This record gives sequence, structure tokens and C-alpha cells, in this order.
Amino acid sequence: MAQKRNVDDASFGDRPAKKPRSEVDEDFQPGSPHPDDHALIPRAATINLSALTRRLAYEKKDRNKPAAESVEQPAPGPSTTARPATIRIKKATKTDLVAHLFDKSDFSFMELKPDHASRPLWINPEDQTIILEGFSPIAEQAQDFLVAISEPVSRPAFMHEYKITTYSLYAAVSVGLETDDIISVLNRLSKIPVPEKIVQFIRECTVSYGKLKLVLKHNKYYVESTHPEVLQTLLKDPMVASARVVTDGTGQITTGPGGLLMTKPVQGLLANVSPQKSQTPLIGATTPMPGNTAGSIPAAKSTNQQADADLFTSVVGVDGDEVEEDDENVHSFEILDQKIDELKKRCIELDYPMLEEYDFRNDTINPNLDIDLKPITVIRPYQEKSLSKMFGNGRARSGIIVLPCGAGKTLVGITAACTIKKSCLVLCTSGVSVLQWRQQFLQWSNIHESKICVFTADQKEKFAGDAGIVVSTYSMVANTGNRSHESKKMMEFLTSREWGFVLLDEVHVVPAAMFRRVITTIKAHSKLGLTATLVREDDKIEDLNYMIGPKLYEANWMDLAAKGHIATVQCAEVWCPMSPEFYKEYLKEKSRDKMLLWCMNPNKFQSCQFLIDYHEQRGDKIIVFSDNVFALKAYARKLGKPFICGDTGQVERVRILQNFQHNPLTNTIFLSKVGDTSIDLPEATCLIQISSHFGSRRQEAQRLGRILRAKRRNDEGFNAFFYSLVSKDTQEMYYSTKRQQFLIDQGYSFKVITRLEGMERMPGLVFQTKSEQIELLGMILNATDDDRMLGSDVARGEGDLAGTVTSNSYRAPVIRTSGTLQNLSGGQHMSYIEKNKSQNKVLAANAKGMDRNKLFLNRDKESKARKKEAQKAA
Ligand SMILES: Nc1ncnc2c1ncn2[C@@H]1O[C@H](COP(=O)(O)OP(=O)(O)OP(=O)(O)O)[C@@H](O)[C@H]1O
Repeated sequence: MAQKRNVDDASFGDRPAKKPRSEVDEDFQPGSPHPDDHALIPRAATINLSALTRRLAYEKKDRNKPAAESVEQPAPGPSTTARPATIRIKKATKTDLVAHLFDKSDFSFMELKPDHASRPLWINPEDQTIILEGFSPIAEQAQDFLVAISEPVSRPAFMHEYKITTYSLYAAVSVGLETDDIISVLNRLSKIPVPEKIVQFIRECTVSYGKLKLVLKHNKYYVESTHPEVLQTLLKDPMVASARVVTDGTGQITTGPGGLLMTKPVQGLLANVSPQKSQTPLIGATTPMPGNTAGSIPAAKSTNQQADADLFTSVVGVDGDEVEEDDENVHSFEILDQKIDELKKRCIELDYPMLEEYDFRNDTINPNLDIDLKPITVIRPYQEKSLSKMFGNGRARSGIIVLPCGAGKTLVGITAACTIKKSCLVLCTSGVSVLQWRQQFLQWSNIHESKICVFTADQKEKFAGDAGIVVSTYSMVANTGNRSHESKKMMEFLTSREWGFVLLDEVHVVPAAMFRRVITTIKAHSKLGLTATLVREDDKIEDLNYMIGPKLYEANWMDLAAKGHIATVQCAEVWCPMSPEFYKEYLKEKSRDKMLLWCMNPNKFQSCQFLIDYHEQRGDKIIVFSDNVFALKAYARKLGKPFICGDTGQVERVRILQNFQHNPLTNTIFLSKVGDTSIDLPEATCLIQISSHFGSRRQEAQRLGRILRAKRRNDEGFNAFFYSLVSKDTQEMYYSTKRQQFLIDQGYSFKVITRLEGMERMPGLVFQTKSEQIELLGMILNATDDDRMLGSDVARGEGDLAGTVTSNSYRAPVIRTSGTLQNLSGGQHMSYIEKNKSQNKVLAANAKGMDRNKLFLNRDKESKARKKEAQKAA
């Protein structure tokens, strides 16, 4: 449901968007035509739809159903036998003037319940789509339920779209929902009786779910079930049989179905203990648990609402009841560690997904970790809600929690670790994230410093005592290449023990193969994946379902913004016309150079300058993002702003970021994609994007995330701003639309600005004359291939600001300096040189005063000499 508006000025009034005509189909409710339809459709025609003709129109689509069965009301005439479909369709079109307009989406034959107006949702019987009225008084409770049983597809302000899938039902069962409860709550909320097809789908999907468990015991994995027939069925599958460990008489391990199943109950953690109800709060030891726990709903006003509330609470809420295992009936078989991942996938294919739950409170084998949240730490309601999905039945379920950027996933992970209180391994995407996680653990919990250690290229520490926390990166653990002696020892330390809990940060970015290696080498009782954007352009996201577990919770971005937990953002796409000279070249150039042309378009330059100026005057702190490093440097130099990209040293990065945070004169910084994630700058209130990675929805969301944590978010009327500058009539427009899709689905609307009022009159506007513009074009066209390839920081293996660069490991990268550019590009032109003085250097000089340390001078000299040599060689 795109919400793109067309606005011709830069003002951000809160005018409601006129609903595009294309949305009529989706929102169409029988008996309530779209207001715009009046001119088109005679009102009487809409009202006079007879049940029969509606039904007939539907039968046209429902080819699988026997014709006779699908007729509810007999056609007029002597015979009640169903007529041939063709005749019926013809009749439907004749009687009903509008049915043909809706074609497959005409569900008007489905009778509404008499009190449908007070029920918030509608279900499409064909594709399991659910439409929720976001404005309904019980929308919030309905959302809680829908998030538990279906996938949110799109959640703009008024109409939300969800989809029930096999995975979402798997997730629903894993958080403890039962088939009949799902159907009954759905029926209660639905404007129409739940279609039989949907009921059947839910039953079929859930019948086999929850029957198998994956249990880790004494460092060995077992598949466990109270249904021996399920295990037997499973073992008939060759893949499952090949994963099973069978010991022959001599104690040798073989694989295969292996005859009879073990009927003895496994003395495992899940099987051998009868859970006791704990008197202590479940989530986080020192966190107060308000009565209104996850999924429970605010006091209902009427009896009816109360009844609804009770139903919701019983289905969605945390009841704290713990599942009693019937020890006598537990059957199991052992499986090979290296086949674990393949087996999990196969089980999902066979419709028997395995639940992974960890009864940590009754695990007496693994030593406890002394960790609690600090008394001052108070988790927010949505953080608690997400955790309640994980710990709802007193055990730790493995799965994924999805929270918007800046909503505090770190604290969610830390609280989970404080709840489980066993050894914990945290895996993140970069070295600096590792340090941040460690620091956050020390900030929010009472963990002793000696109990939390890091494993990175630079540091290889072990924790003291039996239990502790290790923070590392995916690549450190998944690395299969040659390891140093220390690394090998550290890996032995990691692989030789059972981990109570593995925390997986930014799960959406980790390549599947790397994930697989991590999961097969590390033995863990429970796993929690954290992410803000469960989207990938390569459709590999489903793999996470079996590698980690189902999605346990997904927060609604708009809700969190409305409650002040993240900032409210105004998004706009600024269309910048290409200058004629640039466009002429654009039409000629190879695709690689086209990108450079749309990034460096002089009109985009000017728009960027104007917006920076406008927002600096408003008191905003601005981050300008450019994926293309060539453009990044050119913009930053021309506009006199500091920049950070892959080859910016750690000391310089810190200096620039500190200036941005504390220096009232540094209000704008330029960042390459190294700043997409893991950057916590609550001062930033405005983002301008000048170039981006094609159509990546994830990058767009991650970038927006940089301003969602704005410190001033709770100031009255505060808005953060996100501008995406797009060169008109270029391919960039296509990518931009694609990129925005994720955010639009979260409810953001992008306004289109085609003209920035007052820009032409701005004093000191860059590239105002033709000759300047042509000079700029010359610089681009004359740039060496090497310079153009500066485009991506990823090429240099740097994924985020944290990057892989640390103060110890930073080495000057290949020489790509402004010198080369200037020489080749007309940069020697006087005015260009003047303006091009790097603000980075100014900040550096200010920081050090003129009194420069000798050591640095020597290093600089050396690096200059190296650069010269490299230039000569080139
Ligand atoms: N319950 C809380 N109380 C106080 N501050 C909190 C709480 N939860 C999160 N924060 C703060 O919110 C900010 C964002 O948290 P965090 O960095 O964990 O977000 P994130 O979800 O990991 O974001 P991203 O996906 O962008 O990395 C941090 O400054 C953190 O200290």
C-alpha cells in the first residue's frame, strides 16, 4: 500500500494522503463502496447485489469446488441443480454491474456478520491475507494476536495487511498457541465467518507442529517426542536416518534408522525434571513486572470487551504456566552434530518443525552465571513483550525478535541473558560492535568484568570460572582458514562447552553458509536472533527459520514512534532534474558511469547544499550518506564538511564523531556505508541520502535507523527528517522506489518534493554557472577507473562504521587521494582548490593545535612518501 504523495514544495504539512485508486481493491468492503466510486458506480447497483450473483461470481474463481456444493441459494427457476459455470458467470456480469471490475478480488458474496462494524478484520479465503482496520478500538489487541499468528506485510496508518503462512503458524505454535484458539480468536475478530479453506489450512499446518523437540544433553543432540509414531515416520526419511547416531555392539557409531527406537525416557534437561513454579519474576531478575504483561490488554470498558480481553489474554498473553512433560512417554534418538542444521531443514520440509526450548531453571548440569539487571535498569513495555514471547512458558524458546532500529535490541538480548543465567556467547558483525556489546553488558547488568571477555582478531580472552560471557564476531567463529595458536585454543574453549544461550546480533546480514558453520560448531541450548529488518534481497530469510527458530515477535515501528520510544520521521524524496550536459552523458555512458553521473548531478549538489543549510539553521544535526565514496569526498570537500569512509583511520573517525556530538560548529558530517549500522548518534536529527546501494530495502531502513534514536524525540512537535535525493529520469528513480518499500510497509510515507523553494536565491550556491557544471562533468569523465571504483566501501571489506578497522589494526589503505583527482579532473582550477580544503584536516588541526606531536609528523611524512611512491608507480 504505497503512500507516496506528490507535493510541489518543501513544506511538511500533515495533510492526509488521498487514497490512490489502486488501493480500492484491497480496501473494498461489501456494502461500503469507496467514496471515490460514486461518480463511477450507480449506488443502487452496489447495494442491490444479490447473494446469488455474488456467489456465482465467486464460483468463477473457485474451480476446484464441485459446482453443486458451492450454491447456497438456488437459482430461480424450477430446477435447483447448479447450472453450468459459463451461464452463471454471464448472469453475474449482467446482474451485477461492478463484479467484473473486481475480478478475482470480488468477495462480496461472503456474508458479513450482523455486527461486522465492530469487528476489525477481514480474511481473504484465497491467499490467507488478512486486512486489519488499524483505526478499530481493539486494533492494538488484534495486532498482538495477528503478529503472533501471521506475517505483517504492510502496516500503514489505517489499514494493515498480514498473511498467514506455514512459518507464521509454526511460530504461533512455538509460542504456545493452540489450533482451536487460533481459529476461535480469528473468528471472533473477523467480519465474516472464517472461511473453511482458512480453517483447514490452519489445521493442516498446525496438526504436526510442536510434536518434536530438539534437546541438547551432555553435549549431544537428541530429537525427542511423546509421539513415537512421529519419530518412526521421521526415521523413514533417508536424510533423517542418515543423521541418526546408532551405536553398534562394539560402541562404534554408525547412522541409519537403527531398528527400534529408544523407549527409555532421555535423562535430558527437558525430560527428566518436573518444572517448579518460580516465585521470582521470570524476565530479568530486578526488573519490575507490571501486571499488564505481554499480550494482555488495557482494562476493557464493557462486558463484551472484557470477554474479548479474557480471550486474548488466554491466547496471546503469558500465563506463566509451565508445560508438564510426561516423562514416561518421551522417546528420542541421538543425532550427529554436523547434520543438525540439515535435519532441522528437513523436518520443516516434512512438516514436523522441531521446537527448541531450554528449561534453564532446572538445568543443574551447566553452572549458573551470576548476572542480573542493575536495579536502575528498566526495560520498556515492548522489550518486555518481546521477551515474554521467548520465556512465555518458563523456558527459553529459540527464535528471532524483530525490533526497529534504535529500539534497544541490545538491552533485550542482555535481559534474556540475565534471565537464563548460564554461559552466553554473543556474536556480532564487527569488531567495534563486540566492544559495544561488552560495554552495554557492563552498563545494564551487574556482570563482573572478569566474567565477560571478547574474542576478536586483536583480543583473545577467556572468562574466569565455570560460567561467563564471550562476545565475538561471526567471522571469528565461522573462520575455517588457518588460525593462530591462540585462536585455535580459543575455539576449543568455545566448542568444548555447552552454551546456555547464544545471542545472534543483526541476523539478517550474516551469510547462510557462515551461519551454518556457527550453528554446527557451537553447542547451545537456546538461541536468540536480533534484527530490525528481517528482509534480504536474496530471499534467504526463510533459512533463518530453521537455523535459529521462528520469529517470536515483531514490533510495529509506528506504534513505537507514537509512544516516543523512537523518533517520528518525515520522509521525503527530492527529485533533482539532471543538468542537460549531465543527462546527455548519462544517455551515452556505460552503466557503471551512469551511477556516478546521477550521484554528481549539479542539481543534486545544490539540493544537498540547500537542505544542509536549511536544517543547520533550524538547529538540526545532519548526516549525509553516500555509498559512492568518490561522490562522498567530492561533496564533503566542496561543501566544507568532514567525512568518514572506509579509509578514514580510527582516530580520525572518533575525532569527527566527537565533534559532531559536542562541537556546535560541526553540525553536518558525511558518511559512506560504513555508517549504515552500529552507529549510535542520538544527536542526529536529519539524514540526507545522496547515493545508495541500488534497491536495498534493508539499507534504507538501517539508515533511517540512525535518526530514530534522536535524543530530542520527545520534545513537543519534534520531527526527524529523512531526505533521499534522486536524479530525475534516471535509473536511480526505480531503485529509490524499491528501496522505500520496506519503510512504506512499516507505515512511513514518502513525500515527493520536485522543487525546493528558495534554492535559487541561496547565497553561495555551488555549481550555479554552466562553466562550473561543465568543469564538474569534466572531472567525472576524466577520473581514472581507480577513482571511479572508489564507489564502494564494501569492496574493501568494510561493512559498517565499526568496520574491521580498530585503532590497533588500522593500516593506510591503497593510495587514493584527492591529489590524483585534482590533477586529472580540473581540480587544479583555483576556485575548486580553495573550496576543497578538507574539513577533516581542519578538525584534526584544531584538535592538536599547531603543536603537533613529532611521532605523528614522522608518520605523516612516511605516509606522504608512500603516497608519492605509489603515484609514481601508477
Ligand atoms: N529500556 C531502556 N531504557 C533506557 N534506554 C534504553 C532502553 N532500551 C534502549 N535504550 C537506549 O536506546 C538506544 C538504542 O539502543 P540499541 O543501540 O540497543 O538499539 P538497536 O535496536 O540495537 O539499534 P540498531 O539496530 O540501530 O543497532 C541506546 O542508546 C540504548 O541505551
